[in-house]
Amino acid sequence: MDQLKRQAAARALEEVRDGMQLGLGTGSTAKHFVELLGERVAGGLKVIGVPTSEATRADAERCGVKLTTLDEIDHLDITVDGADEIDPELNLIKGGGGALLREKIVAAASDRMIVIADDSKWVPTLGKFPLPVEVIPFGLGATRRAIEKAFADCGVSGQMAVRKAKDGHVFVTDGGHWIVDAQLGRIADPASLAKALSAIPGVVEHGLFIGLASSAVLAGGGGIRVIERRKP
Ligand SMILES: O=C(CO)[C@H](O)[C@H](O)COP(=O)(O)O
Repeated sequence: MDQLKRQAAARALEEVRDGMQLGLGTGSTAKHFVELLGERVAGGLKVIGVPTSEATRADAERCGVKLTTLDEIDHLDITVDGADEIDPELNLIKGGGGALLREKIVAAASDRMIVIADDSKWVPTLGKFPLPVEVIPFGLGATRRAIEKAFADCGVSGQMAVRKAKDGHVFVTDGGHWIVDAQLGRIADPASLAKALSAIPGVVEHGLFIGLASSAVLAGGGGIRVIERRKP
C-alpha cells in the first residue's frame, strides 16, 4: 500500500515545474510527495511550499523544502494532497489526519488541486469513511444538535463521536478546535450537506471537499490512473 502511495506521489511530482508555489498536503501519501519533492529540491529544483499542518511543516523542513505562508504570496500553482475518499465527480472526504481546515484553505487558494491516493480511496459514493466536522468546543451540545438537523435535512444520519487522540485525550487540531466524526454510511448529495454544515455557527469546517480537486492520481495493482474532473 505504501508503495502505491509513493507511486501516486511520484506521478504528481511530474506536474511540478521550476518556480512553482505549492500547497503541501497532510497524511501518509502527502508525506511521500514532500519527501520526493525534497529530493528534487536537493537536485536544484526551485519551488516554495505552504504546508497544511504542523506535521507537514516539520517534514518539509527536514526535506529541505523552502516554506512560505498565504500572507506572503497571493496564490498557489498546485496543491498536492491525499484524501480519505474520492468519488467519480472528484468530490472528497478529507480530514482523517485532522488537517482539513488548513487543507481546505490551501486547496481553495490553488489554481489546481491534485489528489494522490492508492486506489482503495476510490468509491462510487462518499460516506463510508466517517465524515470529520471541525467544531469549536464552546457550545458543542448545541452544535451537535444543529449538525444532526443538517444531516436529517439532507437525508443522512449516523453516530457522531468527538475524536480522541492515541493517548485517550480529545484530539485538538492545529487551529485549537475539536473534530466530531460522523458515521453516515452513504452521502447521496454531498454538495447540499456541505452547504448545510457550513451554515452552522459552531462548525469551523467540514471534510467534504466539493469541486476543489482538479485531478486525482490513483495508484493500484494495474498501474496509475489519472482522472480529470469533468467541467460543470
Ligand atoms: O485529509 C487528510 C488529513 O487531514 C489526509 O489527506 C487523508 O486522511 C489521507 O491520509 P493518508 O494519505 O494517510 O491515507
